[in-house]
Amino acid sequence: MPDTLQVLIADPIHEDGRKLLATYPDIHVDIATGLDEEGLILKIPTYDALIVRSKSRVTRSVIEAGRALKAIGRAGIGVDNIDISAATEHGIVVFNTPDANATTTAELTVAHMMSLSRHLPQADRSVRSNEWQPTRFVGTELAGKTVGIIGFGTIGRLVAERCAALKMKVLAYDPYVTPEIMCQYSAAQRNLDSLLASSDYVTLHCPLTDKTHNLIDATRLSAMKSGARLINCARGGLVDEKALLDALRTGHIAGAALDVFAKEPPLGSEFIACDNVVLTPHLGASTKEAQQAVSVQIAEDVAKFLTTGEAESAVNLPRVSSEQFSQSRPYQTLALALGRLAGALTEAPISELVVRLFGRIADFDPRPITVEAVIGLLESRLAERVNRVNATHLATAQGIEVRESRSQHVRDYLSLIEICVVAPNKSTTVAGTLLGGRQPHLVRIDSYHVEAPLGGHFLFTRHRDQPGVVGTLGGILGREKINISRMNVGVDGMVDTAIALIGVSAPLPENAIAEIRALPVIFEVFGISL
Ligand SMILES: NC(=O)c1ccc[n+]([C@@H]2O[C@H](COP(=O)([O-])OP(=O)(O)OC[C@H]3O[C@@H](n4cnc5c(N)ncnc54)[C@H](O)[C@@H]3O)[C@@H](O)[C@H]2O)c1
Ligand SMILES: O=C(O)[C@H](O)COP(=O)(O)O
Repeated sequence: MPDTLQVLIADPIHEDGRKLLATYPDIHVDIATGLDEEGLILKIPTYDALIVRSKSRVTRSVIEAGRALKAIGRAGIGVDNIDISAATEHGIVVFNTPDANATTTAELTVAHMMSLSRHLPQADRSVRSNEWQPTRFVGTELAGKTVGIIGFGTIGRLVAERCAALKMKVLAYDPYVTPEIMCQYSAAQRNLDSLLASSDYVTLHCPLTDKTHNLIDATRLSAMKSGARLINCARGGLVDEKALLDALRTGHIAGAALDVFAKEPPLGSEFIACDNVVLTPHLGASTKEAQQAVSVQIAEDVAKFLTTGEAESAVNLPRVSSEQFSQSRPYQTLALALGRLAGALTEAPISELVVRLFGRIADFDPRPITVEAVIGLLESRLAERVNRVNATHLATAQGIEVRESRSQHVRDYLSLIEICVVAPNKSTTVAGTLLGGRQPHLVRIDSYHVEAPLGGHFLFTRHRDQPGVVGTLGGILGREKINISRMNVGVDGMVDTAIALIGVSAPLPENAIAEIRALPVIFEVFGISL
C-alpha cells in the first residue's frame, strides 16, 4: 500500500477512535500493544503516525527510528512519556487531548479525598474480614477544611470548583496562573510554603518536568500541617516516595491517596503494607466517557493532520484555530515562496529574518505565516526535513533570530507580506501579494518594483545599469536552449545598479551561471527555482 498513510496504535484505546480512523480511506491502522522500547524501535520505521497512552515510552531512540513519522498522538493529557524535544527537532507534531479526561480525573481526586477522610477502603477491608468496628473508622468532615491545590490548570480548576461546592476553603499555588483566574474558581492564591502550612488536604495537579520532579520532598512534607493528607492523581515522580513513607509512618502525614507512582506498577512497594494509604492503579482517566473521548479526539487530530496538515491542538506547535489556519493558508504559501526567494538571493550566513504583514493580513495570527517563511528560507540550506514543527528550532540552531511585525497600513495592495533577510554586509528584502486572493505574486526586490508570479525557474542578476546587459544574458540563455517566459528589469534611479529577474523554462547549468558571474558588469547572479 505505497500511498496509504500508516498509523500504529501502541497502547489500548477505545474502539470508537479505531472506528473513526477506519473511515479514512487513505489511512491504514495496525495495533501492536505492549511493546518495550526495543520493540517500538523495530516496529516504527514504516509508520506515519503513532498513537499511545501513558504506557509506551516514546524515547529519542524510538523517534529517530521513526523515519516516516510525522505525528505522535497521546490519547490523554500527560506527555512525559514522549520526548517532545526530540520530536520537535525531527519535525514530528505531537498531539494530546488536554480536556477529554480532565473531569474524570478531577472526580477521582475528590473520590480519593473522601476515601481518605472517611477511611472507606480500610472500612471495606474490615467488614470483609467479618469485623464490625464503627468506632475504629471515625472520619473527618470535608466541609470547613482547607484544600491546597498545586498546579492550577485544567484539572486543578475542576477540583477547585468541586471542593468549593463541598464548602471547603480552597488555596492554590501555580507560578504561571494569575490570582484573578484563581479567584474566578473560588481559590485564593498562596505561595507553596504558605499553602503547605495551611492545608488539611494537599492535591497535586501539575505536570512532571525536570523542575517538578520530587516537588514534594522531605522538607516540603515536614512543612505540611501535622495530620494533613496528600492526594496525587497527577504523576508519581512529583513526590519523593521514600520521604512520604517516612512521613506516613511517623503520622505527621495522616494519610495519602496515590493513583500514580514513580514506577508503574509499584510492585513490591512499601506503600502496599501501609494502612493509611489508598492506592489505585493509575485510574485517573479510567471512565467510559473519558476513554471514549480521548480515543475519538486523538484519532480525529491525527487523521486530520495526516490528511490536511491541520494541527489545531498540537503540543509543539502554536495553537491556531482551524478557521484561522485555513483562512491564512494562501498567505502561508506566499510566505513560503518569499522565504525561498529571499534564501536563494542570500548566499551567506543569515543572522535575522523579519516577516512583516501589511494590510488585511495584519489581522491574522502571524505565526503560521512566519513559520512558512522560515521553512522557505531554510529548506534548501539544510539536509534535514524542515517543517513547521522544527523550523523555529532549526532557525535558532543556525543563529537566525526570527521577528515579525504587523501593520494595517499599506498602499496599493489589500495585503502585502515583506520578508527581510539580514546577513553580514547585506540585507535583502522581498515583498509579495496574492493575485485574485490565491496566486502568490512578487512585487518588490529591495527597492526595485518587480512583477512576477512566484513559481518556476528564474535567473536573477544585479548588474551595472548600462545598455546591452540584458541582451548578453539573452544570448547565453539562447545558446543553452533555455526559453525566456517573462522578464523584469528594475532600475533604482539613485544608483547605477539595476536588477533583472528573468523567468526561464529550465534551471541554468552551473557553467552558464559561472560565465555570467565572470562578466565585468555583473555584481551578483543567482539561478532560482521556486
Ligand atoms: N492520574 C491520571 O490518570 C491523570 C489523568 C489526567 C491527567 N493527569 C495528570 O494531571 C496533571 C495535570 O493535568 P492538567 O490537564 O490539569 O494539566 P494543565 O497543563 O492544564 O495544568 C497544569 C498546571 O500546572 C502548572 N504548573 C507547572 N509547573 C508548576 C509548578 N512547578 N508548580 C505548580 N504548578 C505548576 C501549570 O502552570 C498549569 O497551570 C498532569 O501531570 C497530567 O499528566 C493524570
Ligand atoms: O495523563 C493522562 O491523561 C493520564 O495519566 C491517563 O493516562 P492513561 O490513559 O494512559 O492511563
